[in-house]
Amino acid sequence: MACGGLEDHFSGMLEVGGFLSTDVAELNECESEGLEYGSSRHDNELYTDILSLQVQGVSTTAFGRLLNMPLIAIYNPVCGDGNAKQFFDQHVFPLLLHHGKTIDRVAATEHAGHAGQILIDFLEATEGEITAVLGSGDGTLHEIINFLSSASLKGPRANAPIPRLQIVLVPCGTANALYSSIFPPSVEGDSVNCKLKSIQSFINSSRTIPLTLAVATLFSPRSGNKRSQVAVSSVVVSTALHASILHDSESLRKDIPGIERFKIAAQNNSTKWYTSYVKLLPTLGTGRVQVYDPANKTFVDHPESEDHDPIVDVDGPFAYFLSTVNVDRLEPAFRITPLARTIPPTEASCEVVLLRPLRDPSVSRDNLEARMAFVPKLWAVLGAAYKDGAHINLRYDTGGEITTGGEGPTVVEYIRCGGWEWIPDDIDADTHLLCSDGAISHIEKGGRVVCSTETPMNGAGFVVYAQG
Ligand SMILES: Nc1ncnc2c1ncn2[C@@H]1O[C@H](COP(=O)(O)OP(=O)(O)OP(=O)(O)O)[C@@H](O)[C@H]1O
Repeated sequence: MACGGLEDHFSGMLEVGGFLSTDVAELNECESEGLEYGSSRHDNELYTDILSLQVQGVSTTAFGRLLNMPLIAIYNPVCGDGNAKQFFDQHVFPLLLHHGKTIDRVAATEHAGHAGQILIDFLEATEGEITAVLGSGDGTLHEIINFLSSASLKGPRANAPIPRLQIVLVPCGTANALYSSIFPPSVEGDSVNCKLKSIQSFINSSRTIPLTLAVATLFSPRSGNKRSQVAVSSVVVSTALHASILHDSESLRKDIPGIERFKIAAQNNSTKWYTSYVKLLPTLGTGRVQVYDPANKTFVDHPESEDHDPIVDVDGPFAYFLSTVNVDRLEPAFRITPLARTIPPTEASCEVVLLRPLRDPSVSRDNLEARMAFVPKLWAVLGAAYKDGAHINLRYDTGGEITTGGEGPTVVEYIRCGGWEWIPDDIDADTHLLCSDGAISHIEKGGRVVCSTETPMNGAGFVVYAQG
């Protein structure tokens, strides 16, 4: 082991409140002086010690624990194929230990919604920012973000804002959209190491990226007196087909734990069109809604987003309506919003993919025959998304056939904007489903959803370890 005898040297250290002290006396002295451990003169002494170790050519990894922030490991034992515990025991814990990372608390979630409470309890028992190694899929992360976004702390941290949470993702879920967007799958590397890339970044103190949050507010009809409901997402907010798929696939989870269940649910919903009215909202920085122009492979201002009126009105029906933040894919190979990676946004914004069948030159009205005829085109679009996001360049020819060239209308509209509003038609029940990172909400009859994006900065929000 690189750090050799150093491991033994520090084995007698004391763990207190997530910080490691060289001995009890030092901590007591620190407290009696009213100093915060890890600050003021103690920092200088620690750095001096570390520097002298570096001069001696000794790895400082173990000593680095002295400066580390509190570390918790949480895994969801039932996510994905149910192997999170085994993966942590066999790979995650040994790797962290090998690199001198001390885990202050290990917790397995015991029920849905538990992960957020585990983190709140840990925050209340520690100081400063914390790091969480999270073994789950996107759903557990979603629960954490929503729980922490509305929680308040007790104890010494009472009345203090929830500090920024540093997250080390370990992809143990079914789709792992966020992880596979940050660490796209590669042909090289065995599957174990592919799942440990965020851990490696954490060990190497590599780059972290702040998560943009999509805040979807579900409004009741104006006549009602109910409070609006809020869902915060870090991956996807959708309606139409994607929301129907997620809604239906949950009932298939037990029998089909893998991503096959999404394909079956997609088949079952393939002839549905969703009648709704949409407003696309500009980003703060550009003041405009932008649309992807495949001819020039760039974003341009949407022709209907103008200085005096930047909001774009869009009529349905929609076959597909999906927006993402932070990700270019929803499964390792399903690159539904590829431009999030190839033309990264420079400010808080969402990537929206619209499929409106009435753009097809061969479709003039919405009836069952037209819906049946459109199904192969829907599959062509979703199939192209699995081919490295090729759907964004598809066009219709004059007869409505889908082509990869020409100058006809684009099959999908790929939008970059600050947010959107979805106002479903009252009589269309399927149009009232909203998916937020896989969690399904129901929009009330007469209600609507407004989705906006923000990237919390300055010590707030959520950051994830990414490639260096
Ligand atoms: N101990 C538990 N028992 C039952 N359900 C749990 C438990 N812990 C967490 N959950 C629930 O498991 C659900 C699925 O978890 P998660 O979304 O992380 O994995 P996944 O669905 O397999 O992956 P992905 O979201 O990437 O497709 C979450 O919605 C969470 O509420």
